[in-house]
Amino acid sequence: MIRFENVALRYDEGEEVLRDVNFHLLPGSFYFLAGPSGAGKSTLLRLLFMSLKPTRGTVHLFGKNTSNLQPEDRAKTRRRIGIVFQDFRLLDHMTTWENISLPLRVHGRKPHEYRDDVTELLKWVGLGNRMDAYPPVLSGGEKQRAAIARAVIGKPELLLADEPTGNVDPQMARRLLRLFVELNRLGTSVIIATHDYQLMRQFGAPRLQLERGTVQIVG
Ligand SMILES: Nc1ncnc2c1ncn2[C@@H]1O[C@H](COP(=O)(O)OP(=O)(O)OP(=O)(O)O)[C@@H](O)[C@H]1O
Repeated sequence: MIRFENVALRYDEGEEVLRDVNFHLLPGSFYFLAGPSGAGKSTLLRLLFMSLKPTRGTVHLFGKNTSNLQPEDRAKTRRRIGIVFQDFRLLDHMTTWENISLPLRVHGRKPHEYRDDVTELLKWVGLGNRMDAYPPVLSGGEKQRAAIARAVIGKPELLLADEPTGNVDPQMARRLLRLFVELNRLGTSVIIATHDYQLMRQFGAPRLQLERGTVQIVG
């Protein structure tokens, strides 16, 4: 499913942020991605989402070397991934409801097929009264919940989330984590970058621990 082989990454002329990263994740796995601020968690997620290419080594995703994918295949592969960016990246000219339904539209689904699912999910993440609001008027926590809903609505094969609970209270964080656990139960592989060791302990999943540029699997 995911295989990192001797991966290194440097930005421009800087030092290597990641080096000698080697790990292999099976389909259906659930991992936290942990490490101090600046350790390279977002960088590792960017490699998986193919917004960066490794400086050395190879990243294999769904059985393919991501560095060799042509733009069209890269776009197709990305459609198999749900992602929650740290800065949310909602489309400001679309309502919350439209933002969340976008992945389904991209997959060619018709509104009557997904209308109820989108509404139900929005209610579940506490945005039932914000469905017609545009992202610029949402609070940080509301944007984060909308970004999570957009990432999970299409039941992707792989879910990547960068600090998905950083802007919500602990109770909502647990509720959102339960959403990821449920998605995982239905077959999605999940990787969640977080600083929140309490949440990691509560959910007890193994973690990819980033330290000094390299990854250890813990637990
Ligand atoms: N676009 C970039 N250009 C140059 N350096 C970058 C860039 N993005 C990140 N870095 C550097 O790479 C290192 C790893 O950053 P990254 O954002 O991956 O860490 P992180 O573990 O996600 O941090 P945080 O927990 O604070 O979000 C940091 O030293 C950062 O300054």
